[in-house]
Amino acid sequence: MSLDHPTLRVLIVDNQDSKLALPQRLAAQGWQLVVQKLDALDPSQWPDVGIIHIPAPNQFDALNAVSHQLQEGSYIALCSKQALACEKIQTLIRNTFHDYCEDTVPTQRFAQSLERLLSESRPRIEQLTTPPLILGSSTAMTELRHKLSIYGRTELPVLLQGESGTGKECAAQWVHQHSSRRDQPFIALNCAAIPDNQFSIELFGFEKGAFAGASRRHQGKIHVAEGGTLFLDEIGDLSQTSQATLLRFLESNLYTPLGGSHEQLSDVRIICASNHNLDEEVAAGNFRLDLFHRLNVLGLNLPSLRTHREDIPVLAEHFLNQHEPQVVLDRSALDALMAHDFPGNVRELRNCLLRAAVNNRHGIIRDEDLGLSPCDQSEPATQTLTQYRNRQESHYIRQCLKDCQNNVQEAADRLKISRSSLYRLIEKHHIPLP
Ligand SMILES: Nc1ncnc2c1ncn2[C@@H]1O[C@H](COP(=O)(O)OP(=O)(O)OP(=O)(O)O)[C@@H](O)[C@H]1O
Repeated sequence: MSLDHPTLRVLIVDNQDSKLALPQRLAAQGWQLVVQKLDALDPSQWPDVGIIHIPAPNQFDALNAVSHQLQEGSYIALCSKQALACEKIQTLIRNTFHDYCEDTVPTQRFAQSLERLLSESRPRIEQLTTPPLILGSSTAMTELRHKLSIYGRTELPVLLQGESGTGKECAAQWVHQHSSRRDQPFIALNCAAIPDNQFSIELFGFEKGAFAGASRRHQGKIHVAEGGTLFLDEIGDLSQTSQATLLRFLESNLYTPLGGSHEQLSDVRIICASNHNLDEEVAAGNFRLDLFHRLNVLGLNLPSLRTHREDIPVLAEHFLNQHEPQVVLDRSALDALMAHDFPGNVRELRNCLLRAAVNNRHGIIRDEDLGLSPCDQSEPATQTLTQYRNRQESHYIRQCLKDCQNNVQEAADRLKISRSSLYRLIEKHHIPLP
């Protein structure tokens, strides 16, 4: 199994000198660990996710005492059989933990649970520890890297625009990694995935007791990103109310968690991205002009892949090496890739190759293995660009849903968009779901 985030730091709370030797075994798999004892916890050192060992029912009081400090849903309980049989511990696990394992299961199972925890963390929280890759030797990519590195040296807000899959999130990570904040958190928040009434809670957090059901304090993304970079993805999908909330915060850098009594001053750098054209959204009255100006201090448009096709071979080689190193492309496949328009850009290229590689039995990918629609290469150009892109988008989403047996969540994960965005696209293209 490949771990997508092998260098992410994981807290291990283990109150015994564990016979499980869990830390050593996970460290051997590439996880970076912070090991602490339950009776000597130092929350200032905590990463976003963790495993807490509950070796016996008598750990309940100690665990209960610290449970309010745990970020909801970010921990896995590793329990003995006796601990799991205890009703109070069961309730605590249900209310506080993301998952649990018996402490007799093999290390691989923990790693799987950890991986699930990371991929399901809501919304995505990523503490970067490896530099992002922006490959390509075309003039467009060379200039992009150059500009992003310069932007990294400033503290100004950056607005990244471009079609889906062009690498906006990679670009944001690049800016962060080239800034003085590189050792601080990079926190990504997908604005399209947040219901309108949740936006200020996601940004600012809430105090214990702020509303019915707020049984513990929840830190907002601004707090979690303190000292680092907050990446607001799909900013064009924010409602008018959420736009006003964001603008108010940007004007003062002050915020108050819901139910809190004190304003807090934040130190985060904001990078935003949108795959809608925000100029058009402003003109159409959907996006506030004042917010647009505040975000668009350093603006950059990421080029679509069809405008730098010369990078396709190197990108293709990279994705195959990374995921299926034993599989190669033959000439016909490379020609087909070079002729394809990639409305889903680099993401589409990567997914198309991985799909072809996984389904491949001979170690060689040919053009017919790529599943690119044949009309791409020979049709006379009679459509508008928008019609053409829409057709490609529709085709690709249908293909992806088919590959995922119509499992919308799985397809959204593959496409790297939120479930709600995928449902919107399904509706837009009238794609029938069983
Ligand atoms: N120049 C590049 N070199 C290597 N990988 C790239 C490049 N551009 C994009 N990618 C890869 O393509 C995928 C999509 O990139 P990313 O998520 O940054 O796109 P995006 O523009 O933010 O998409 P969306 O608008 O849908 O959120 C990622 O796996 C990313 O690593």
